[in-house]
Amino acid sequence: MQKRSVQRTIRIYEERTYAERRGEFGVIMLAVEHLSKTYTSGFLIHREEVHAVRDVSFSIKGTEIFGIVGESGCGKTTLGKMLVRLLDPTGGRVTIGDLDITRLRGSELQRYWPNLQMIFQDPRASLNPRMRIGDSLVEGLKLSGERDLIEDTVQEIIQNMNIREEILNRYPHEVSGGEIQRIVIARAISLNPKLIVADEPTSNLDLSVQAQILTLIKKVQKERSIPCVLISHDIEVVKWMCNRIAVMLRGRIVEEGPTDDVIRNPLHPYTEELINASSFCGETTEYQNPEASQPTDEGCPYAGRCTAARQECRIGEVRLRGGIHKVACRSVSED
Ligand SMILES: Nc1ncnc2c1ncn2[C@@H]1O[C@H](COP(=O)(O)OP(=O)(O)OP(=O)(O)O)[C@@H](O)[C@H]1O
Repeated sequence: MQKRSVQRTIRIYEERTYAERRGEFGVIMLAVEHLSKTYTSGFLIHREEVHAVRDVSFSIKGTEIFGIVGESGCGKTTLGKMLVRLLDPTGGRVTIGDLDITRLRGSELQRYWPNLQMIFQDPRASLNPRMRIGDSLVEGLKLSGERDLIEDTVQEIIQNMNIREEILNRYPHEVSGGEIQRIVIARAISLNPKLIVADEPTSNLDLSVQAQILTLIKKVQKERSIPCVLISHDIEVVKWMCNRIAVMLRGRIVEEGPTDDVIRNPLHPYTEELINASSFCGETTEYQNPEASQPTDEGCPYAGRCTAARQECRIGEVRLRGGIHKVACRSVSED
């Protein structure tokens, strides 16, 4: 099975690289190279280090929504926050267009920030509870010096995003979660960002509203060709939304590729487990295997319970390899 799937992957790779050479897939907008984050807490003998993200690399074109999936605690949010510079990485870099944003400091970073928008799981926490929704919506535009454009931009956005005009005069506690998430997305889009990171944007919403919000994100991403990273534990959500996905386990990407390929034909045993758990648990249940959360520094993060693991899976670094569909697993043959 694995040999056949690798051959199929190579065929897809050859076809797509040909298409890419013809420029059908747009230019790379976001490049993430060897990104890492270690949290340090305590001091002296009580010093504790958590390697939340380890050596993560991927790139995205403007036409893409790139999904990051994995169980709770695998490092998704930490990765997302580094992409928008809400956290400084311990190592590696993030480039948008030609600009290495990990090098931006002080006022340079302040000026660039409107280009990096993050949509969080809890939309209410993103808005000032004492500010009317309409004022929150235009706040970013005012700060970014686009005062002349405010009226037109707001009108265009509320029409385009089906936002009821009357809610602009209300406070966040006076509208529904779905309406607030629309406002948060509208505010992000109004700044014409170069990157959107959406971190579980619908997990606090009802199922029917979830679909509306995801459709909205897909629509604005497509219309404006903004590269988008969608973080989710829900395989069904990423399946519907994303062109490509990366599967994270204990801070590392263990598999990456076109969404359909990865979901229909997972190469890493952890991806397979995640997909099976998702179909077993249903769409909205967050999968977490407690054993998978144990820290490990050496070898494959899945080696502890992988039935195909060999001695060499427990040592050294297991790197992602392959063409368009990549996997970090020593048990998948290379031919
Ligand atoms: N400020 C911090 N200090 C120390 N450790 C942290 C900090 N923030 C996160 N961590 C740890 O880093 C790891 C990754 O956390 P992160 O929130 O990025 O995971 P996640 O995949 O987004 O989880 P969830 O889906 O539950 O939000 C976890 O072990 C977490 O406990």
